[in-house]
Amino acid sequence: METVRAAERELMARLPEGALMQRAAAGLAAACADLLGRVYGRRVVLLVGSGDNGGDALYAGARLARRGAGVTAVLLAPERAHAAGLAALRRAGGRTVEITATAETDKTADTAKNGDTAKTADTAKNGDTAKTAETADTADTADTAKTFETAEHAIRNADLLLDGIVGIGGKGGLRPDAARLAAFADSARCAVVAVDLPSGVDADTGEVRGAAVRADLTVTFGTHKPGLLVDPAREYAGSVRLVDIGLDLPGEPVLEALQHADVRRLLPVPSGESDKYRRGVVGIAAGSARYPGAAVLAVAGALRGGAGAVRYVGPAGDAVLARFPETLVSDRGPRQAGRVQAWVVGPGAGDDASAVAEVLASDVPVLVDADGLRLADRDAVRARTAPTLMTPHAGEAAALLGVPREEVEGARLASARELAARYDATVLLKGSTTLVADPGGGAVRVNPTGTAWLATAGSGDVLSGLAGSLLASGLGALDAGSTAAYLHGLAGRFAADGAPVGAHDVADAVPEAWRDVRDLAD
Ligand SMILES: NC(=O)C1=CN([C@@H]2O[C@H](COP(=O)(O)OP(=O)(O)OC[C@H]3O[C@@H](n4cnc5c(N)ncnc54)[C@H](OP(=O)(O)O)[C@@H]3O)[C@@H](O)[C@H]2O)[C@@H](O)CC1
Ligand SMILES: [K+]
Repeated sequence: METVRAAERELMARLPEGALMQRAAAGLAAACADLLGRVYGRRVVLLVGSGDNGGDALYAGARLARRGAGVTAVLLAPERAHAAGLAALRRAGGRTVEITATAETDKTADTAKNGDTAKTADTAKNGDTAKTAETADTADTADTAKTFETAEHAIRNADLLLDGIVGIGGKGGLRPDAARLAAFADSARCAVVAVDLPSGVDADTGEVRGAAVRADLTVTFGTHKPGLLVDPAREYAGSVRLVDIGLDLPGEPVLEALQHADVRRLLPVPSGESDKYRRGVVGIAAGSARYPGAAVLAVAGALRGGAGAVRYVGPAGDAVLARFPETLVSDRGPRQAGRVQAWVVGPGAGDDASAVAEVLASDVPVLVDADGLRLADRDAVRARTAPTLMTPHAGEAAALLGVPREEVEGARLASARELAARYDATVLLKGSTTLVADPGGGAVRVNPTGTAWLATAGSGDVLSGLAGSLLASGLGALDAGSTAAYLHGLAGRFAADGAPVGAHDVADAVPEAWRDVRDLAD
């Protein structure tokens, strides 16, 4: 987030003080108003931390209060809350609940309650004759419990909750008081809007360490924070709305997502001169006596990926031919199977290490998937001169990195990058947000078309065939992987259309995805 901060500093130097925050707050308030439909008479609760993220929430709250909403700000550190924002909220008629051990609680509206709380605290403290540090602590704890209770009550009755606990200035997991408010937010029945990003998620990496706010909508300022696009953070963010505050961000992005127009540009389209060899032949070394289906599905994907022909090598030739008679089936090993422009090795391969080794020794691009990942020798991958694309899911990536699966799931971006560096290969990490990372660094591609319906057996085999086919038709590993993931995700959506589907349905829908990409951009 240093680039965002630097851009903010640069812009702030040129603008009147507070202008950026006003832009942010105006966008935030507008998004809240959209969500509420009618603002007048609605109850809005702000969770306000001690930084500028809380300031955004306070100013947006003031705007909503001026339009007739009843706004309550829960101040996590009252003495450090954004002073001007707080003043604006109070001027607009908003009230506050202060989370603090000793101070009085509600400042304005709930005067009766205020008095009660103050009295309770006084009695607890004064009535104690032998007042020790411990008893004072107990009184403080009782007081804090009371203010948390008031906050929880307000949250329970809210129509909208804004999370301004921390933004890009957050460090590490949420501290206990903040975590407690995040838990209240979790049990809120109303919509939760995160300010800039859900408190508790890492803006740079998408990692979530401990408690974090789960939002229905995140209103983010200036730029999409990379972490918001990657799981697990993505799940916490809900839908994401970007408010332009005029930041001019320099340098390369950390993450990028292909759009229809990009994919259209990348798709190989045959010209008048093309024949099947010029369009590329993709070799599929996959399947085993035990798993012939993986071979059939990889071929199904490969036939829809733009290569001119698909050559199959392995023990499932009969099953492949029965389903796809256009396949060139060879009963020799990969080395003697005839020329291909790219190989896919591994889906359903069982323990056939020799096919993996032969394919890795070739001088054409290679995609390694599934069993092939386990069987591939790291030094052999690193020694390759042609591109290598590895396509693990989280469990396979964890095994290759020697860490528990949860570690990969919690740090997907870092895991994809680390694996790419270790193998000196492009890595496509499958999952609800599929990532594609090149070994040399640069922006990681995040796939925007994924759908949970794709989490079905054999779906990865189709993706491998598709990506291998794109490799054979001349795309680089990063482009082939991200284009395949894009088409595969779209195909999954078309095939599923709200109902469960099998992997073969996804393969069958790839041409529709392809046409959708080409037509829409035309
Ligand atoms: N700059 C601009 O022009 C613009 C910035 N904008 C907004 O500012 C936000 C960034 O503001 P920021 O830099 O003040 O940091 P912020 O996210 O509020 O957090 C810092 C506070 O949180 C605390 N804290 C830290 N970690 C914590 C934890 N784990 N658990 C609990 N608390 C924790 C930390 O406490 P401390 O460490 O100081 O004790 C400190 O007080 C940005 O996201 C956007 O919303 C927009 O208005 C657009 C214009
Ligand atoms: K936040």
